[in-house]
Amino acid sequence: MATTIAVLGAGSWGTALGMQLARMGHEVRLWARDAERAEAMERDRVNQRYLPECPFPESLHATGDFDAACRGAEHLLVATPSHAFGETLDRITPFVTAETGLAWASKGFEPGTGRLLHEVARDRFGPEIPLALITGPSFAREVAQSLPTAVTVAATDPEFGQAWAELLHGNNFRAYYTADLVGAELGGAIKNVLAVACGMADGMGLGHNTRAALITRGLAEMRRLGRALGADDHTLMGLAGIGDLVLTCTGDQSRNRRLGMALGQGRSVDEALAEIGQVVEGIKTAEEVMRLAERAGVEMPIAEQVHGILFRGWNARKGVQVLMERDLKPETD
Ligand SMILES: NC(=O)C1=CN([C@@H]2O[C@H](COP(=O)(O)OP(=O)(O)OC[C@H]3O[C@@H](n4cnc5c(N)ncnc54)[C@H](O)[C@@H]3O)[C@@H](O)[C@H]2O)C=CC1
Ligand SMILES: O=C(CO)COP(=O)(O)O
Repeated sequence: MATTIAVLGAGSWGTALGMQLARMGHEVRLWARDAERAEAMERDRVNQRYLPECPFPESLHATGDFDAACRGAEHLLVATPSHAFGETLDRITPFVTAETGLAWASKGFEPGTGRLLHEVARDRFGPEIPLALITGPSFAREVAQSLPTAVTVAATDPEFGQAWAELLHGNNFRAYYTADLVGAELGGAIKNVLAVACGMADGMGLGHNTRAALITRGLAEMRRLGRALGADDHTLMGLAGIGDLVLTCTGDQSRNRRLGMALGQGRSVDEALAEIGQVVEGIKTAEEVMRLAERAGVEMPIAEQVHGILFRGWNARKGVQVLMERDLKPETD
Protein backbone atom coordinates (compact mmCIF):
# COMPACT_ATOMS: atom_id res chain seq x y z
CA MET A 1 0.00 0.00 0.00
CA ALA A 2 1.35 3.44 -0.93
CA THR A 3 2.22 5.62 2.05
CA THR A 4 3.97 8.90 2.91
CA ILE A 5 7.59 8.56 3.96
CA ALA A 6 9.97 11.22 5.26
CA VAL A 7 13.63 10.58 4.39
CA LEU A 8 15.86 12.76 6.54
CA GLY A 9 19.23 13.40 4.96
CA ALA A 10 19.73 14.08 1.25
CA GLY A 11 23.26 12.84 0.68
CA SER A 12 23.80 10.10 -1.87
CA TRP A 13 22.22 7.37 0.26
CA GLY A 14 19.12 9.24 1.45
CA THR A 15 18.51 10.33 -2.14
CA ALA A 16 18.93 6.82 -3.57
CA LEU A 17 16.66 5.24 -0.94
CA GLY A 18 14.12 8.01 -1.45
CA MET A 19 14.16 7.25 -5.17
CA GLN A 20 13.67 3.53 -4.55
CA LEU A 21 10.73 4.20 -2.21
CA ALA A 22 9.19 6.63 -4.72
CA ARG A 23 9.58 4.07 -7.52
CA MET A 24 7.56 1.71 -5.32
CA GLY A 25 4.72 4.25 -5.46
CA HIS A 26 5.23 5.94 -2.09
CA GLU A 27 5.00 9.67 -1.55
CA VAL A 28 8.53 10.60 -0.44
CA ARG A 29 9.59 13.82 1.27
CA LEU A 30 13.37 14.11 1.11
CA TRP A 31 14.81 16.58 3.62
CA ALA A 32 18.13 18.32 2.93
CA ARG A 33 19.66 20.51 5.62
CA ASP A 34 20.75 23.03 2.99
CA ALA A 35 17.50 24.76 1.96
CA GLU A 36 18.94 26.15 -1.27
CA ARG A 37 20.09 22.75 -2.33
CA ALA A 38 16.66 21.30 -1.51
CA GLU A 39 15.06 23.96 -3.68
CA ALA A 40 17.42 23.22 -6.56
CA MET A 41 16.73 19.48 -6.27
CA GLU A 42 12.98 20.05 -6.32
CA ARG A 43 13.27 22.38 -9.31
CA ASP A 44 15.76 20.30 -11.34
CA ARG A 45 14.28 16.92 -10.28
CA VAL A 46 17.77 15.55 -9.64
CA ASN A 47 20.40 15.62 -6.87
CA GLN A 48 23.00 17.40 -8.95
CA ARG A 49 25.72 17.13 -6.33
CA TYR A 50 25.58 13.44 -5.45
CA LEU A 51 23.66 11.61 -8.18
CA PRO A 52 23.65 13.92 -11.19
CA GLU A 53 22.78 11.23 -13.75
CA CYS A 54 19.69 9.92 -11.87
CA PRO A 55 16.41 11.86 -12.38
CA PHE A 56 13.86 11.79 -9.54
CA PRO A 57 10.67 9.74 -9.81
CA GLU A 58 7.54 11.89 -9.80
CA SER A 59 6.47 11.17 -6.21
CA LEU A 60 9.76 12.25 -4.62
CA HIS A 61 9.84 15.82 -3.34
CA ALA A 62 12.82 17.58 -1.77
CA THR A 63 12.41 20.13 1.01
CA GLY A 64 14.60 22.14 3.36
CA ASP A 65 11.87 22.19 6.03
CA PHE A 66 12.51 19.36 8.50
CA ASP A 67 9.21 19.66 10.36
CA ALA A 68 7.17 19.87 7.16
CA ALA A 69 8.88 16.70 5.90
CA CYS A 70 8.00 14.81 9.09
CA ARG A 71 4.52 16.19 9.82
CA GLY A 72 1.91 13.54 9.03
CA ALA A 73 4.46 11.15 7.52
CA GLU A 74 3.52 7.53 8.14
CA HIS A 75 7.13 6.33 8.12
CA LEU A 76 10.40 8.02 9.13
CA LEU A 77 13.82 7.11 7.72
CA VAL A 78 17.04 8.78 8.90
CA ALA A 79 19.84 8.72 6.31
CA THR A 80 22.37 11.17 7.75
CA PRO A 81 25.98 10.24 8.50
CA SER A 82 26.22 8.45 11.87
CA HIS A 83 27.84 11.45 13.57
CA ALA A 84 24.61 13.41 12.92
CA PHE A 85 22.29 10.61 14.11
CA GLY A 86 21.92 11.98 17.68
CA GLU A 87 21.07 15.53 16.61
CA THR A 88 18.64 14.20 13.99
CA LEU A 89 16.89 12.19 16.73
CA ASP A 90 16.58 15.43 18.74
CA ARG A 91 14.68 17.01 15.85
CA ILE A 92 12.59 14.01 14.90
CA THR A 93 11.43 13.11 18.42
CA PRO A 94 8.10 15.06 18.31
CA PHE A 95 7.07 13.12 15.19
CA VAL A 96 7.96 9.61 16.35
CA THR A 97 5.04 7.43 17.50
CA ALA A 98 4.46 3.71 17.97
CA GLU A 99 2.83 3.77 14.50
CA THR A 100 5.60 5.58 12.62
CA GLY A 101 8.44 3.83 14.45
CA LEU A 102 11.90 4.86 13.36
CA ALA A 103 14.17 3.46 10.67
CA TRP A 104 17.68 4.52 9.68
CA ALA A 105 20.27 3.68 7.05
CA SER A 106 23.41 5.19 8.61
CA LYS A 107 26.42 2.92 9.14
CA GLY A 108 28.55 3.70 12.18
CA PHE A 109 28.53 4.19 15.94
CA GLU A 110 27.76 7.09 18.23
CA PRO A 111 30.99 9.08 18.24
CA GLY A 112 32.80 9.13 21.57
CA THR A 113 30.89 6.24 23.18
CA GLY A 114 30.93 3.37 20.69
CA ARG A 115 27.22 2.84 21.28
CA LEU A 116 25.35 1.15 18.44
CA LEU A 117 22.75 3.41 16.86
CA HIS A 118 19.86 1.18 17.96
CA GLU A 119 21.08 1.58 21.56
CA VAL A 120 21.03 5.35 21.09
CA ALA A 121 17.51 5.19 19.63
CA ARG A 122 16.28 2.71 22.25
CA ASP A 123 17.57 4.97 25.01
CA ARG A 124 15.81 7.94 23.50
CA PHE A 125 12.43 6.37 22.71
CA GLY A 126 12.06 3.38 25.03
CA PRO A 127 10.72 -0.06 24.13
CA GLU A 128 7.36 1.11 22.76
CA ILE A 129 8.81 2.53 19.54
CA PRO A 130 9.73 -0.06 16.90
CA LEU A 131 13.15 0.44 15.34
CA ALA A 132 14.66 -0.79 12.08
CA LEU A 133 17.96 -0.52 10.31
CA ILE A 134 18.53 -0.85 6.55
CA THR A 135 21.99 -2.17 5.75
CA GLY A 136 23.88 -4.46 3.36
CA PRO A 137 25.85 -4.15 0.12
CA SER A 138 24.29 -1.19 -1.64
CA PHE A 139 26.17 1.56 -3.42
CA ALA A 140 23.86 4.56 -3.70
CA ARG A 141 24.49 5.12 -7.39
CA GLU A 142 23.56 1.54 -8.32
CA VAL A 143 20.36 1.71 -6.25
CA ALA A 144 19.50 5.05 -7.85
CA GLN A 145 20.04 3.41 -11.26
CA SER A 146 17.77 0.54 -10.23
CA LEU A 147 20.48 -2.09 -10.65
CA PRO A 148 19.65 -5.37 -8.82
CA THR A 149 20.47 -5.01 -5.11
CA ALA A 150 19.74 -7.00 -1.95
CA VAL A 151 19.79 -5.54 1.56
CA THR A 152 19.02 -6.56 5.13
CA VAL A 153 16.40 -4.90 7.31
CA ALA A 154 17.10 -5.54 11.00
CA ALA A 155 14.29 -4.63 13.36
CA THR A 156 13.23 -4.81 17.00
CA ASP A 157 9.78 -6.11 16.00
CA PRO A 158 9.28 -8.65 13.20
CA GLU A 159 6.18 -6.85 11.85
CA PHE A 160 8.07 -3.57 11.66
CA GLY A 161 11.03 -5.18 9.90
CA GLN A 162 8.69 -6.84 7.41
CA ALA A 163 6.81 -3.59 6.88
CA TRP A 164 10.06 -1.81 5.94
CA ALA A 165 11.16 -4.70 3.76
CA GLU A 166 7.81 -4.45 1.94
CA LEU A 167 8.06 -0.67 1.55
CA LEU A 168 11.40 -1.08 -0.22
CA HIS A 169 10.99 -4.43 -1.92
CA GLY A 170 10.52 -4.75 -5.69
CA ASN A 171 11.86 -3.06 -8.80
CA ASN A 172 15.27 -4.76 -8.65
CA PHE A 173 15.53 -4.24 -4.88
CA ARG A 174 15.30 -7.23 -2.56
CA ALA A 175 15.02 -6.73 1.19
CA TYR A 176 15.58 -9.58 3.65
CA TYR A 177 14.73 -9.16 7.32
CA THR A 178 16.25 -10.21 10.62
CA ALA A 179 15.86 -9.53 14.34
CA ASP A 180 19.64 -9.24 14.86
CA LEU A 181 20.28 -5.51 15.16
CA VAL A 182 23.64 -6.00 16.87
CA GLY A 183 25.04 -8.11 14.02
CA ALA A 184 23.55 -5.92 11.30
CA GLU A 185 24.96 -2.75 12.84
CA LEU A 186 28.38 -4.22 13.57
CA GLY A 187 28.73 -5.59 10.04
CA GLY A 188 27.82 -2.29 8.37
CA ALA A 189 30.15 -0.29 10.58
CA ILE A 190 33.23 -2.53 10.77
CA LYS A 191 33.36 -3.20 7.01
CA ASN A 192 34.13 0.50 6.52
CA VAL A 193 37.34 0.20 8.57
CA LEU A 194 38.34 -2.96 6.70
CA ALA A 195 37.64 -1.28 3.34
CA VAL A 196 40.17 1.40 4.30
CA ALA A 197 42.71 -1.40 4.92
CA CYS A 198 41.99 -3.05 1.56
CA GLY A 199 42.21 0.30 -0.20
CA MET A 200 45.59 0.95 1.39
CA ALA A 201 46.94 -2.41 0.27
CA ASP A 202 45.69 -1.81 -3.28
CA GLY A 203 47.07 1.73 -3.21
CA MET A 204 50.46 0.27 -2.35
CA GLY A 205 50.11 -2.23 -5.20
CA LEU A 206 50.28 -5.28 -2.94
CA GLY A 207 48.18 -7.48 -5.20
CA HIS A 208 45.13 -9.71 -5.09
CA ASN A 209 46.48 -12.22 -2.55
CA THR A 210 46.82 -9.45 0.02
CA ARG A 211 43.34 -8.18 -0.70
CA ALA A 212 41.80 -11.65 -0.28
CA ALA A 213 43.75 -12.17 2.95
CA LEU A 214 42.57 -8.83 4.36
CA ILE A 215 38.94 -9.53 3.48
CA THR A 216 39.02 -13.02 5.00
CA ARG A 217 40.96 -12.17 8.14
CA GLY A 218 38.96 -8.94 8.42
CA LEU A 219 35.81 -11.03 8.44
CA ALA A 220 37.37 -13.12 11.24
CA GLU A 221 37.86 -9.90 13.25
CA MET A 222 34.29 -8.82 12.59
CA ARG A 223 32.91 -12.19 13.70
CA ARG A 224 35.13 -12.23 16.81
CA LEU A 225 33.83 -8.85 17.97
CA GLY A 226 30.33 -9.91 16.94
CA ARG A 227 30.56 -13.03 19.14
CA ALA A 228 31.71 -10.95 22.09
CA LEU A 229 28.88 -8.44 21.69
CA GLY A 230 26.06 -10.94 21.12
CA ALA A 231 25.65 -10.78 17.32
CA ASP A 232 24.20 -13.75 15.46
CA ASP A 233 27.03 -15.12 13.33
CA HIS A 234 24.58 -15.80 10.46
CA THR A 235 24.11 -12.06 10.08
CA LEU A 236 27.83 -11.48 9.67
CA MET A 237 28.00 -14.32 7.15
CA GLY A 238 25.17 -12.66 5.22
CA LEU A 239 24.49 -9.42 3.35
CA ALA A 240 25.11 -7.14 6.34
CA GLY A 241 28.53 -8.68 7.02
CA ILE A 242 30.51 -10.47 4.33
CA GLY A 243 28.24 -9.06 1.60
CA ASP A 244 28.97 -5.45 2.41
CA LEU A 245 32.58 -6.24 3.27
CA VAL A 246 33.25 -7.70 -0.18
CA LEU A 247 31.45 -4.81 -1.89
CA THR A 248 33.36 -2.05 -0.14
CA CYS A 249 36.73 -3.79 -0.12
CA THR A 250 36.62 -4.38 -3.87
CA GLY A 251 34.36 -1.71 -5.40
CA ASP A 252 35.94 1.61 -6.32
CA GLN A 253 32.68 3.45 -5.62
CA SER A 254 33.43 2.94 -1.91
CA ARG A 255 34.59 6.16 -0.25
CA ASN A 256 36.31 4.14 2.48
CA ARG A 257 38.24 2.08 -0.04
CA ARG A 258 39.15 5.26 -1.94
CA LEU A 259 40.45 6.87 1.26
CA GLY A 260 42.64 3.83 1.84
CA MET A 261 43.93 3.85 -1.75
CA ALA A 262 44.91 7.51 -1.47
CA LEU A 263 46.74 6.84 1.81
CA GLY A 264 48.47 3.83 0.26
CA GLN A 265 49.65 6.08 -2.56
CA GLY A 266 51.20 8.46 -0.04
CA ARG A 267 48.55 11.17 0.25
CA SER A 268 47.45 12.53 3.65
CA VAL A 269 44.02 11.97 5.20
CA ASP A 270 43.11 15.62 4.61
CA GLU A 271 44.15 15.50 0.95
CA ALA A 272 42.18 12.30 0.43
CA LEU A 273 39.07 13.65 2.15
CA ALA A 274 39.17 16.85 0.08
CA GLU A 275 39.34 14.74 -3.09
CA ILE A 276 36.47 12.43 -2.06
CA GLY A 277 34.23 15.28 -0.83
CA GLN A 278 31.77 12.92 0.90
CA VAL A 279 31.37 11.23 4.24
CA VAL A 280 33.99 8.53 5.01
CA GLU A 281 32.54 6.70 8.00
CA GLY A 282 35.54 4.40 8.49
CA ILE A 283 37.60 7.15 10.11
CA LYS A 284 35.43 7.80 13.16
CA THR A 285 34.41 4.15 13.18
CA ALA A 286 38.04 3.02 13.52
CA GLU A 287 38.17 4.84 16.87
CA GLU A 288 34.93 3.36 18.11
CA VAL A 289 35.77 -0.16 16.92
CA MET A 290 39.03 -0.05 18.85
CA ARG A 291 37.17 1.26 21.91
CA LEU A 292 34.68 -1.65 21.68
CA ALA A 293 37.38 -4.24 20.99
CA GLU A 294 39.45 -3.11 23.97
CA ARG A 295 36.42 -3.13 26.24
CA ALA A 296 35.47 -6.63 25.07
CA GLY A 297 39.08 -7.91 25.15
CA VAL A 298 38.94 -8.89 21.47
CA GLU A 299 41.97 -8.82 19.16
CA MET A 300 41.42 -6.89 15.91
CA PRO A 301 44.90 -6.47 14.43
CA ILE A 302 43.82 -5.16 11.00
CA ALA A 303 41.44 -2.58 12.50
CA GLU A 304 44.19 -1.65 14.96
CA GLN A 305 46.62 -0.93 12.12
CA VAL A 306 44.03 1.22 10.31
CA HIS A 307 43.40 3.13 13.54
CA GLY A 308 47.12 3.62 14.13
CA ILE A 309 47.70 4.85 10.58
CA LEU A 310 44.73 7.27 10.74
CA PHE A 311 45.29 8.63 14.24
CA ARG A 312 48.84 7.91 15.38
CA GLY A 313 50.96 8.48 12.32
CA TRP A 314 51.80 4.78 11.93
CA ASN A 315 53.27 3.77 8.59
CA ALA A 316 51.07 1.70 6.23
CA ARG A 317 53.94 -0.44 4.85
CA LYS A 318 55.14 -1.16 8.35
CA GLY A 319 51.54 -2.09 9.21
CA VAL A 320 51.57 -4.84 6.59
CA GLN A 321 54.84 -6.13 8.01
CA VAL A 322 53.42 -6.17 11.54
CA LEU A 323 50.42 -8.19 10.32
CA MET A 324 52.63 -10.64 8.41
CA GLU A 325 54.94 -11.19 11.39
CA ARG A 326 52.25 -11.99 13.94
CA ASP A 327 52.62 -15.32 15.76
CA LEU A 328 51.34 -18.37 13.91
CA LYS A 329 47.92 -19.55 15.07
CA PRO A 330 45.07 -21.85 14.01
CA GLU A 331 42.89 -20.33 11.29
CA THR A 332 39.76 -20.90 13.37
CA ASP A 333 40.83 -18.32 16.01
N1 LIG B 1 26.41 6.26 -0.24
C1 LIG B 1 26.22 4.95 -0.10
O1 LIG B 1 26.40 4.20 -1.06
C2 LIG B 1 25.76 4.39 1.20
C3 LIG B 1 25.83 5.11 2.38
N2 LIG B 1 25.42 4.55 3.56
C4 LIG B 1 25.47 5.30 4.80
O2 LIG B 1 24.55 6.39 4.74
C5 LIG B 1 24.99 7.44 5.60
C6 LIG B 1 24.94 8.74 4.83
O3 LIG B 1 25.94 8.66 3.83
P1 LIG B 1 25.86 9.30 2.38
O4 LIG B 1 24.50 9.74 2.04
O5 LIG B 1 26.52 8.35 1.48
O6 LIG B 1 26.80 10.56 2.58
P2 LIG B 1 27.11 11.75 1.57
O7 LIG B 1 28.49 12.18 1.86
O8 LIG B 1 26.70 11.39 0.20
O9 LIG B 1 26.12 12.88 2.10
C7 LIG B 1 26.11 13.25 3.44
C8 LIG B 1 24.88 14.11 3.63
O10 LIG B 1 24.67 14.28 5.02
C9 LIG B 1 24.41 15.65 5.24
N3 LIG B 1 24.80 15.96 6.60
C10 LIG B 1 26.03 16.05 7.13
N4 LIG B 1 25.97 16.41 8.41
C11 LIG B 1 24.64 16.56 8.68
C12 LIG B 1 23.91 16.92 9.82
N5 LIG B 1 24.54 17.23 10.95
N6 LIG B 1 22.56 16.95 9.75
C13 LIG B 1 21.94 16.65 8.61
N7 LIG B 1 22.57 16.30 7.47
C14 LIG B 1 23.89 16.25 7.53
C15 LIG B 1 25.22 16.38 4.21
O11 LIG B 1 24.69 17.66 3.99
C16 LIG B 1 25.02 15.47 3.00
O12 LIG B 1 23.83 15.79 2.33
C17 LIG B 1 26.39 7.04 6.08
O13 LIG B 1 26.30 6.53 7.36
C18 LIG B 1 26.81 5.96 5.09
O14 LIG B 1 27.71 5.03 5.66
C19 LIG B 1 24.92 3.31 3.61
C20 LIG B 1 24.82 2.54 2.47
C21 LIG B 1 25.21 3.04 1.19
O1 LIG C 1 28.04 1.26 2.63
C1 LIG C 1 28.24 1.36 1.46
C2 LIG C 1 27.79 0.34 0.49
O2 LIG C 1 27.06 -0.68 1.08
C3 LIG C 1 28.97 2.53 0.92
O3 LIG C 1 30.30 2.41 1.23
P1 LIG C 1 31.24 3.68 1.36
O4 LIG C 1 30.69 4.51 2.49
O5 LIG C 1 32.60 3.15 1.61
O6 LIG C 1 31.14 4.42 0.06
